[in-house]
Amino acid sequence: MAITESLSNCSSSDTGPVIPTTPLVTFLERVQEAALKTFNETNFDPKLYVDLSLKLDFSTAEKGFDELRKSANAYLSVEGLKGFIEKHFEGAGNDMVYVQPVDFVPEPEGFLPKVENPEVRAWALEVHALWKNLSRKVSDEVHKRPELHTILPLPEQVMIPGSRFREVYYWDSYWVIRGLLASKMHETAKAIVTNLIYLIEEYGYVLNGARAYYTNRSQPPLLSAMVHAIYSRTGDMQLVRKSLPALLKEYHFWNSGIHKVTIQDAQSCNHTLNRYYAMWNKPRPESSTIDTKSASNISNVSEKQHFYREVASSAESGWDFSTRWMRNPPDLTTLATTSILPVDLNAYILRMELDIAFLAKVTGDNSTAEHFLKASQARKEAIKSVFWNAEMGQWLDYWLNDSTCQEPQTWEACNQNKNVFASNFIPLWIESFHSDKSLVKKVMESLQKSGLLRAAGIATSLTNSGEQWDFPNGWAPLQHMIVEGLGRSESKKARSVAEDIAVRWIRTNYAGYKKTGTMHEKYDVEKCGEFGGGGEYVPQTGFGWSNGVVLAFLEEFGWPQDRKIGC
Ligand SMILES: OC[C@H]1O[C@H](O[C@H]2O[C@H](CO)[C@@H](O)[C@H](O)[C@H]2O)[C@H](O)[C@@H](O)[C@@H]1O
Repeated sequence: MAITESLSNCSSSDTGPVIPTTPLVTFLERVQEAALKTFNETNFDPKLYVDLSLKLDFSTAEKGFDELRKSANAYLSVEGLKGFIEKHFEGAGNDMVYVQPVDFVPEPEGFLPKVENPEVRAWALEVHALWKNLSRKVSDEVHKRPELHTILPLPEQVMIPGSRFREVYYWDSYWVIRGLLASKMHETAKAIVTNLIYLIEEYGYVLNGARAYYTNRSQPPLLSAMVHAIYSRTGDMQLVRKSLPALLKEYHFWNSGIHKVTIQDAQSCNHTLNRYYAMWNKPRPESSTIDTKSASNISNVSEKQHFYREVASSAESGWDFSTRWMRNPPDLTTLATTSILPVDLNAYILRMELDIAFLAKVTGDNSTAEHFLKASQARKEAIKSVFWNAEMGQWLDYWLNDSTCQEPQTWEACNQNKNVFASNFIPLWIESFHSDKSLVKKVMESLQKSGLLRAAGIATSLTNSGEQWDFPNGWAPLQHMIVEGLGRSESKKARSVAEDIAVRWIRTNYAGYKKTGTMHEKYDVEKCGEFGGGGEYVPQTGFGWSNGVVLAFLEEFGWPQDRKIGC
């Protein structure tokens, strides 16, 4: 893998690295395209087709497809294509099989001791029971013949987010683990970490998700936080020892090559920070038909490739998609994620440095601990110099200068993105910041005035763009990190604001569950009990991180007997 060591994306042409995909994925994209044209469905989901497994072998299926196209003179009939798919493929999802989690019991001992209200307790037990629905293991068929599948052969049992997300996702796993810890399912939580370590050993980083089409990018890096959370509950030294080499490898991935950028501040001091940068410049296979359409008005080949890279890099950020990444919102073709130094990514990497320092120290490796402590101090300074905006009381994403390929770039105040996003408050989650009482006061007051705090939680942004990582959607991970940051500070006021947000979030999740019988991937923070929408796929249910955050909030704040739960 050649990852260039420069700001390779300082113009609209594309020169960055590409990790090739498999012939099976490319073939399934062709089937996806044919299905869109032939089935003409309103709710067409392109991902379904790249999740299919082959029944026999690749060349027989490819030959069959070419013959079908030839005989139909390229215009396939609905019956013809349906017949072909039935003949050559297993249904999507057959590559993962249900498995009862080894440590699931209907009511774990010591479960949510602070939840006194019987109605909330009964619901929490139902949410806890959802782990059984989301629990899977990779089927034996995949281990025997991995070349027939796009699912990757993970060694341990997994938790999937749910619905169309039939595979493991990286950052989702952090909140799944937080929920599993509240559910006392420590073994399942460790199995998830083991799978992510496996991905690092195989690919050098944790993939966006455990599918062959996700090998060209990562997602918000939270493995160290997962290990830290499990260790804090279980004291499992074996897990720490096993994780450390993988965490060092992952740290190197984020801190070298295309992900790394140097900025010189107003005092001529150099700071190293990081950005999202996918190693891909074609349509995302899971959304190939959508990306192809979005790029249809871009005629220049290199500009098209550049657009596709920005799309994939936005997916790496976990915020796919948002006005946050657009030069000219809400025009999706102006996505420019690789030209942004994101506040949240750098907060996660600061957390990684602190976690590695902590974990190395508990294993007795003092020199690694020292090294990472130093790195964390440098990053804290960098975050302050580049992102902090004292006037707004927020940390702001930083736009890289496109006009120059020179490094280091010189910091300019006008390059801070002054738009309000929930990510502007994520550094609060990190101890280095929430331990500073006066800083917390300032940031909390800014949050209260920001317009993000709504009846049913924290909005993702203030712009209603129709994209899913924008207003009025609220996402469980964003609620959790901001609430936890405020809640861990020494300020009584901040802790009460944290509890207030958590209560609103729990209420909307509860009301939504009672109304629809399910947990949702995202919620509408304007209306208690309503799920969110927008974006390129229909709203999903299940749902891993939402369940995890509700359980973690209930564990932290409890629910008194006499507090009303409805909206
Ligand atoms: O299929 C489109 C995109 O779907 C994923 O993104 C969304 O779901 C993920 C799983 O819950 C979540 O981690 C991500 O934040 C969501 O935006 C996937 O991660 C994308 O790569 C994919 O293109």
